[in-house]
Amino acid sequence: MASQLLPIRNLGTAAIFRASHSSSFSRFLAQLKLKNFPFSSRPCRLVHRREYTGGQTFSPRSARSGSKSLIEDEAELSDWVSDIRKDAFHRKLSSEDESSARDRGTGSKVRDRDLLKSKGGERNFRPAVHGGPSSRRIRLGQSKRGRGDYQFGDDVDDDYTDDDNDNNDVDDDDDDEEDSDGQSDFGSDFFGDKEALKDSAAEGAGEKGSSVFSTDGDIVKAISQTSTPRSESYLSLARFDQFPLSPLSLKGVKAAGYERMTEVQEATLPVILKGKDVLAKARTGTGKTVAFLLPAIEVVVKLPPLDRDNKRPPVHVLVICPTRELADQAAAEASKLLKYHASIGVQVVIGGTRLALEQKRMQTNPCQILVATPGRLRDHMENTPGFANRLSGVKVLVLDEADRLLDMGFRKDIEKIVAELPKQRQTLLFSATVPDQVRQMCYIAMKRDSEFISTVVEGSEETHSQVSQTHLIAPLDKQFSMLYRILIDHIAEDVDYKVILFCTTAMVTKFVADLLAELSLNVREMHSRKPQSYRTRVAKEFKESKGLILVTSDVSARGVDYPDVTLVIQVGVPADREQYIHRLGRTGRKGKEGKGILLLAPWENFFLQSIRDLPLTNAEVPIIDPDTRKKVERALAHVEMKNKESAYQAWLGYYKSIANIGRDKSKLVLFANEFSRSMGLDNPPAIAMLTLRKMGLNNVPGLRSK
Ligand SMILES: Nc1ncnc2c1ncn2[C@@H]1O[C@H](COP(=O)(O)OP(=O)(O)OP(=O)(O)O)[C@@H](O)[C@H]1O
Repeated sequence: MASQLLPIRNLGTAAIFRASHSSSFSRFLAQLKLKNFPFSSRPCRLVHRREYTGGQTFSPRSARSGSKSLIEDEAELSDWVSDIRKDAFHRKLSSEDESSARDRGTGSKVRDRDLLKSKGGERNFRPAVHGGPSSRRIRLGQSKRGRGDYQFGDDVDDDYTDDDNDNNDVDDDDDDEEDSDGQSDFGSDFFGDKEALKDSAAEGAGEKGSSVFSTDGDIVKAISQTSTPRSESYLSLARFDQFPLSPLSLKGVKAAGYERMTEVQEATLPVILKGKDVLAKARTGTGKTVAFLLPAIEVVVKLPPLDRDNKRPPVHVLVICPTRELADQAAAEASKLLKYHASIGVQVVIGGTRLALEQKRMQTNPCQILVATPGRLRDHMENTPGFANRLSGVKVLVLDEADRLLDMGFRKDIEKIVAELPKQRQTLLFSATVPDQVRQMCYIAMKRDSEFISTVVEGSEETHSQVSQTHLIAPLDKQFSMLYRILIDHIAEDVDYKVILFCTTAMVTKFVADLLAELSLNVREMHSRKPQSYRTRVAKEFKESKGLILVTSDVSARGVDYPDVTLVIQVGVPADREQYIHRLGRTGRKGKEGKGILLLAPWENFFLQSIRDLPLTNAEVPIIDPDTRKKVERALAHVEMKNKESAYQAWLGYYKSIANIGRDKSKLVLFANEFSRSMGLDNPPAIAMLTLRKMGLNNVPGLRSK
């Protein structure tokens, strides 16, 4: 019984037992997969906290040698992290956690509540028990070599700068910050705690909504006893007004229409308000933006107001986002929350707009909160007088879509930016996905006692259960007809349809959008080759409308909050598992239902292995009648030749970067020519010799050069 209710605690107990009886602790750690942290491997709802306060001394090799490679550091870091874990586990589990594991072993709600009481009185819940009903929290001790000691290196290759995965064309934008994909140079419900909180709130907190939070102490809050309707399960029981937020922020929150918090907001707010560095993971569309903006605004509120005579006032909060749309969206969310904070300003700096305009705007309307994409931010750091100085006032750094920003494509930019920021700051990293390798990088940018907070319990799916996921395997020559059929069927099913169709590259996106427009579907296209003004307009239109299909590259994969998307289709293998999850996350937001279809060629089905833990089923195979086939063929014939040529070249570049496909060049070319035929081109388009050389595909039989 107890083990069913408290798997993590029991794992902790097991850890102590086995640790103290094993001659090889590190082997034991490996068995427990401590690289992934020792959480239950099955879904459960509970709050978990591990403290890693190991006072390890991590020899700052980089401090001795100056600039060095991050890759080199990863190996060093991984040794260090496992050392910390070993030590921290040994010490912590054999003290605090061991006893609490035993105490909680009864699984009794009353017992849990008693435990809470003993830790701070009935109202005084420790953050450890707070973190949201299904969140878990780890405090990560860092070595003596903290954030500030780290020397960022230049050895990471990030030549590839195209989020759309097209690698052969030169983007005409001055800023490619969102255009990288890092692929290559191309191209039991644990009601114990929750109930205890509710009960205690009822007993102790008295009136609903009264805040008992103090950032100084360990008191967190009282939970009101509203029931959670199922359709709003993304919301927690907590309300914003139960937290010590400034009255103007609370007014802003209310005006934005938010009353109850989402789980990630509830879990992170008290920790961030305490000034801790936080790495937070929560599913897509669950309100992470507000989760980092609100406490960041509170930091600004507590600082002295801007000196009006200062022409270059400090930026206090710097939010970095991987795409322009996302930066715009975060700034818009900040503006909503700042509605009543007349003295706090927010501005956005993104590529695709004139640098001079942004410079002027920042001068005439100084802001304390700046939202930026990495490339443009660096541009300002290098070319805007006094800008670097303004950044010396940064108190809070936020990396939205942190794993993306710390991934190869952006890492170098982020390293350079972070190196210019004050070491005394709070760092917040948020994402729906945090792969292990990236998680280790995150710690480097954060302080010693940072916390990892996840509302996605280990062993549970990273995607939403209310989104049905299917896959369809079909040869390329059938895919466009199938795609058309799927769309037609979906439109017939739902007049309020709103579809996002992801393609592998910008040029393939363009081609598919052209094709679907030829088929008289109501499509819009979105990718990095479109001017920013167009992108902004289409994003707005798609946000506000229904009955539309957005054909897009990965510029729309992360973060963008289009409400009520009914279907997400992904054609071709996604860049990685994370990208699949983020793309799918454009539907099923805020607890809504949605559908996802992944359309792959037979030779792409290796990808299914990387998402085997997600609940994908076989999609119903659409029936392609001769009329549909003919219609699609006719439409294909109308698509401009140059668009097909560009799509072919981009396709080749993208798949060259997918290891499973690109490593066998002759197969790659066979598949590319299959793609060419699927576009109606029996004779594959010729590619410039220089481009072929750049792709490492010169002299490969089956390719035509010009
Ligand atoms: N407390 C709240 N109550 C109701 N709606 C909320 C609340 N907080 C945020 N939202 C809304 O939820 C939606 C999703 O939020 P947001 O875009 O921040 O999600 P996210 O977790 O960052 O998603 P992604 O992982 O895709 O970036 C937005 O429309 C936002 O306005």
